[in-house]
Amino acid sequence: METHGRAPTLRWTEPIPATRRRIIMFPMPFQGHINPMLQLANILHTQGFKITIIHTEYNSPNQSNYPHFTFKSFPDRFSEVINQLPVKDPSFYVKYLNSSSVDPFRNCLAGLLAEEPVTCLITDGGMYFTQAVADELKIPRLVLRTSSLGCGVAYGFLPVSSEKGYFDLPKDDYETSVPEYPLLKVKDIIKISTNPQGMIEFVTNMHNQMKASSGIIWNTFKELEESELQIICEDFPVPIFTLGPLLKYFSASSSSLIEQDRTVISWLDTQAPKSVIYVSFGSVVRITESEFQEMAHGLANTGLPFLWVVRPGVVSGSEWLESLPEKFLEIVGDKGCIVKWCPQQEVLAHPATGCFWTHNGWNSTLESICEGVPMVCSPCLADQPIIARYVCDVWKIGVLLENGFERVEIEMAIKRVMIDEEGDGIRKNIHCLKEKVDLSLTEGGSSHESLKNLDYDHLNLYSIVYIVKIGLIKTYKSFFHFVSLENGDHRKTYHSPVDSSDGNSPENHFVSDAFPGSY
Ligand SMILES: O=c1ccn([C@@H]2O[C@H](COP(=O)(O)OP(=O)(O)O[C@H]3O[C@H](CO)[C@@H](O)[C@H](O)[C@H]3O)[C@@H](O)[C@H]2O)c(=O)[nH]1
Repeated sequence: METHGRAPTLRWTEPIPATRRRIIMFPMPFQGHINPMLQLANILHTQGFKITIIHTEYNSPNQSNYPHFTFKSFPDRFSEVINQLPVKDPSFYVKYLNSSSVDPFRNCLAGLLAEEPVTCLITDGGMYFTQAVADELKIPRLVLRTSSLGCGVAYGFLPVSSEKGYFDLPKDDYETSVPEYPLLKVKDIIKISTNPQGMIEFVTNMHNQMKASSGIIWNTFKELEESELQIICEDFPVPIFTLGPLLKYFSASSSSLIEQDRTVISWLDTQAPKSVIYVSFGSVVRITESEFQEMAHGLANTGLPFLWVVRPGVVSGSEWLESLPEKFLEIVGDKGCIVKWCPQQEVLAHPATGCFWTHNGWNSTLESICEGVPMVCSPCLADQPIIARYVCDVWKIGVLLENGFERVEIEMAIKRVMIDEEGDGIRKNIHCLKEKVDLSLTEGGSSHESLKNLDYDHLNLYSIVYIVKIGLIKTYKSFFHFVSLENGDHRKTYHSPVDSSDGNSPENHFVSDAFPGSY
């Protein structure tokens, strides 16, 4: 089991019971969702729980890296369907997954429940169909939400955005701020999906079933999204746990679905400190041939060394590098290193890495924050335009490419971060956040405490009352919390906000107060 950097300790003050029950976990079958689910699985395993991962055959996890888990797959036709789906409509494939997986998942879960007692089911927020199955089979479901709290809040405004016609506004209005959520511009909302109604339907289903769950785990930390946490706690009346960044406990490398090219580390070893632009757009995004060519020109024109992950299939209609501008590789020579996939966390942690040009998937964003690497942002779809606004306008740890992919703008944005004085302020802000991450994961820190509360208040409780029906479990939990509050047991009471008024903190978007409902 691979850990990354200075992994925080996972030893509680209380002894771990020798035999704990099984937890069944079910990720959404995409890299950005599998990574945090397996990181959480490793954390729970370290606490003595037995882990079974249910998964689709499509994007099946690499089991050899997890000999301590049990894996159970069910058949699906997703690999046949995925390439026929609209590229910029994430709702399309999640809708398909949520309808086609119901029966095989139920059969698989029922079989496992017949074998031995199980503490709870933990499934990805996007796999909303699992709540009904969990209710039917009378097992508590916890949700893992793999995006930011800010995304959770902003997605709540999508129905209003549709009613007010923001998705249909002409280009002239793209720069206008959305009145209900001024951080976002109209063009950000439009970028979320090419099929707004499909996206709204997906988000509504996902949020309703999260509200019906027994609790929600977010891969974030309280100090990063204080005011968003407050809103989420008000909107989702179930226990909320902010345990992240999960990647600080266990690296994403063990769950990589694509082989990571490790030669990049020796290439980075030959580069000067903080001199390299690292470029990667994650596992899902696709770009056009002309966008790819603008990227290439923009990178070359900076004159700076770059490490570029070009995932096969990222350029629509190309196998790999065929669409590069003529003689590009000869022109950039040793200054450029292009690979298909790499050990991203290690790259970000490498002293030679100076900035990360990213699509702002939530894992990539957290990984960049954890290593203190400033970002150049090119969000493409779903939560990415929302995350990018937080990165650039709230936390002020990056620069946004406002107008897509255009070589001059690309070159200028990279130079703002890497060379200009502006970059110093951005680096200072991200170092401040990096320190907050480390604090939140140490004994007494917010994420560390939240994990303890999840373990003792919830997972243990589920174990005790496994045979009792769901309704009774929920009553029991409320009673326990009532008792703990009455008794002044601070481990079980609500968190007070951490003082972040050190003068150096990046601005927060909302006015923050306390966090009723967060653990
Ligand atoms: O060469 C590479 C490039 C990436 N990664 C890893 O792949 C993951 C990528 O995750 P993420 O940055 O979240 O991007 P996506 O793969 O695009 O993730 C999907 O899932 C995320 C979590 O819900 C969302 O935030 C994104 O918008 C959605 O596209 C990260 O852990 C990276 O470390 C590698 O290991 N090697």
